[in-house]
Amino acid sequence: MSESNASRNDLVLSVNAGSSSLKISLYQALKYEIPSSNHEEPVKLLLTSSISNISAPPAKFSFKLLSDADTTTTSNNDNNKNVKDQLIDSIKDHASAFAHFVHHLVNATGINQNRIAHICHRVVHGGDYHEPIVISDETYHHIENLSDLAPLHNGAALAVIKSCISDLPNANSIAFFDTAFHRSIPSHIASYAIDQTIAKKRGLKKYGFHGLSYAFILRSVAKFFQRPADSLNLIVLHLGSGASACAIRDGKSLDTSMGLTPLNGLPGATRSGAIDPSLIFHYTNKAGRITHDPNMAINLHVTQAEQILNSKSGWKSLTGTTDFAVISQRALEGSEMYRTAFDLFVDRILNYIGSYHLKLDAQVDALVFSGGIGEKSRELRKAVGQKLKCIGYNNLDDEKNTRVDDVEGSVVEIDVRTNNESEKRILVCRTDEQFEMARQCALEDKFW
Ligand SMILES: Nc1ncnc2c1ncn2[C@@H]1O[C@H](COP(=O)(O)OP(=O)(O)O)[C@@H](O)[C@H]1O
Ligand SMILES: CC(=O)OP(=O)(O)O
Ligand SMILES: [Mg+2]
Repeated sequence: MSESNASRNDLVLSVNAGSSSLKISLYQALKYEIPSSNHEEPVKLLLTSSISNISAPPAKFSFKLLSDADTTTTSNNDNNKNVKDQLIDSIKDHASAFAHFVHHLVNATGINQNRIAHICHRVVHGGDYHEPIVISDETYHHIENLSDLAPLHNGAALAVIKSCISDLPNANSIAFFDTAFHRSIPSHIASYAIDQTIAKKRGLKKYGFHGLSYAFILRSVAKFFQRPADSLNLIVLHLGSGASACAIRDGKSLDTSMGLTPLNGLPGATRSGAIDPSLIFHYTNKAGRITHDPNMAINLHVTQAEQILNSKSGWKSLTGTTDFAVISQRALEGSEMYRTAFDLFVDRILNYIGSYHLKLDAQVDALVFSGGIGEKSRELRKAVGQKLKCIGYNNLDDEKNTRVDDVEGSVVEIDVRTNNESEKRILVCRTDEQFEMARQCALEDKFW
């Protein structure tokens, strides 16, 4: 590390608190590099780390320092720095996961934590906050007040923000919101058909999530097509522990499948996705029946229903595992239970592709798969891809679909090109919410 870098606060740490994982990347902001125009992007990746299975311990810790990272290290032995899937019993929640990361960062790499200028936090629900915002007492409480609308996420992000304020006091914590990308959704699409006085008073509308991911994907696909982002119409599937779909028109979110909370829409690892709302009242036979005496209802806890639908449903409830790789493998082997779960997911995904295709007047440039399942499950992509031909998408190319992992870059095309002007492409995008935050942070002069 050069002397000038050592004394500079030029590092940006990006922290992504997902429902059951913590993904962290460290970047060097290239603002002070001269000439800065030599760099295609304003940040350079130094390391990535992830802690998964936080809600189903033992948690798995991974840490990868990039070989060209310009750092001073305490050890020449890469084995001490780089860790793959190490089981860590002491990690019980997002705060202890973050503490484990910081300990490893300082002890194994020797990176001076005082060099971190900014910590970017992915905050899933921002309500009506549309811009990234520096954490203060006021913004912290705003996010806290929204925690009930993102029960698996906002609390986890706040726990990490709290650790950063106490353990890394020299760094600025900045919140980046998943909801911000969807502020363009027109009001007739974002509104629910309920009493509008109550809806306005309580902010009951579609907010939409995974927005940092959609922003990254939109920019990456624009670069791939060498077209301006605001000329693109896309249907994007972000399929991870939480799964959602988004219709993008002229580079802006037109509609998305999650709603007031990240529970609606597609099913996920432990989430039911969309259900008939009345199902809640029929889940237990202790609930009264509206056609009998409604006052007979006993032990009917709506909060308990919310917890069941968020944490005890989805793949976990259908198959016992949250790992979609296991589900697709067992489905292929012929197990009926796994086959039902797999087919159910394909069915729900098609609901959104069909309706978004119409909403975009069939003027779609590409369908994009992303998120852990979208990026890794060739079986899921194949099953969905086979249904698209009838609405004018190119054929899925089996060879390209199988070899996605062998191709470098953010975007991989998996269809058979026809060179027809009106062809609709099928793409895979390796989304990166951490990069999206670090990039926005580096480009925003007010933060520096
Ligand atoms: N090889 C694979 N095939 C199918 N699904 C996979 C594979 N690898 C990972 N996944 C799925 O990806 C999910 C994680 O996706 P990811 O987007 O990283 O989730 P999140 O950020 O929401 O925690 C896992 O729960 C797993 O089901
Ligand atoms: C919004 C959401 O569901 O996020 P994740 O998929 O990271 O849990
Ligand atoms: Mg995620």
